[in-house]
Amino acid sequence: MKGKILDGREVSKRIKESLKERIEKMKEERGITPGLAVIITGGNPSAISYVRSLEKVCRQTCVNSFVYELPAETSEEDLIKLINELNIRDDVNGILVQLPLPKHINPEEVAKAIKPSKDVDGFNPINAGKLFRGEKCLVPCTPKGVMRLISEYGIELKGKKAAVVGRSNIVGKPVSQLLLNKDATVVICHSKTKELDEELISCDIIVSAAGKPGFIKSNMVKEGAVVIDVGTTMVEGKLMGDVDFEEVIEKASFITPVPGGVGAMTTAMLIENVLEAMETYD
Ligand SMILES: NC(=O)C1=CN([C@@H]2O[C@H](COP(=O)(O)OP(=O)(O)OC[C@H]3O[C@@H](n4cnc5c(N)ncnc54)[C@H](OP(=O)(O)O)[C@@H]3O)[C@@H](O)[C@H]2O)C=CC1
Ligand SMILES: Nc1nc(=O)c2c([nH]1)NC[C@@H]1CN(c3ccc(C(=O)N[C@@H](CCC(=O)O)C(=O)O)cc3)C=[N+]21
Repeated sequence: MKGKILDGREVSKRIKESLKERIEKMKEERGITPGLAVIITGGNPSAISYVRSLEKVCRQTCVNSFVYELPAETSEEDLIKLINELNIRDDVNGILVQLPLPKHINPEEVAKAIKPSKDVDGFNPINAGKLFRGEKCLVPCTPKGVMRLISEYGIELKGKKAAVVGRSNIVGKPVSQLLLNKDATVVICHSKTKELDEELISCDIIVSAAGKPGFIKSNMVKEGAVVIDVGTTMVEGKLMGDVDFEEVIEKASFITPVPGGVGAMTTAMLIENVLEAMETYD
């Protein structure tokens, strides 16, 4: 089977157009413009690529963006001080802190500092807890983008067996929870998983978020499986996914490319979350 491409770029283009219309209307009728603050500490290449993408998307959708590029040496205290300032600013509706954080900064303390109603990447334990319990909340952008892409292509999840590779708080765990909410049977795999190949080959859906370029090979994929590649690792200036695309497309029924797959959805979901934060939680 030669798989069909899940075209994140195309789907996100449609979503962004409709978000732009909503934002323009908001400006006309209420004289307000959404604002997003993004904080990046240090020079992680994949995070830099994300910041560049989302500056562009903010321009496309008429959202004000405030980017704070802080040095890797920034103290936890200074970072939290900045977050506290942003928490009370009226022109900032969403706050995104880019991961990974430098080693001396505790991500849990940072997550707790973000005001839940401005927490557009669902990072705060209040939002994470609500997601876990199936309550309405701000859902992390990448997992939300994965789910939207799956639903846009009419892919049924009920009763399907899904594997998630990775268990981070920002991708692996929330995407597993969202798949479970859609009645999939979910296996969460990580670096200590024994026989990863055996787990994956039995699955109808694979979502990989390990950050290991090219490590999902066709011998790990069941004929006709849906393969979603979240990985974005910069290798020699090129963005690489976790999946060996050329090999795996021959077996999958659907597959996401990198770039042009999940990453493109993530930025669209971020703008959607800024609007949601603005309209629902303030
Ligand atoms: N497209 C997008 O929009 C986004 C892309 N990303 C990308 O997704 C990737 C993952 O991000 P993130 O979740 O933050 O990363 P983390 O580094 O926090 O998590 C990686 C996870 O992968 C697991 N893992 C690592 N190696 C293996 C292996 N060989 N076999 C099985 N599991 C493994 C780790 O297991 P363990 O827990 O045991 O260490 C860990 O749970 C990165 O490439 C990142 O850049 C991230 C966010 C958004
Ligand atoms: N709190 C937090 N949340 C994140 O979601 C998060 C993060 N930290 N840290 C870094 C990673 C990486 N990430 C990307 C998202 C979109 C693109 C993206 O838009 N990529 C485009 C192409 C970009 C290009 O071609 O340069 C695409 O895939 O089509 C890339 C990378 C989000 N991350």
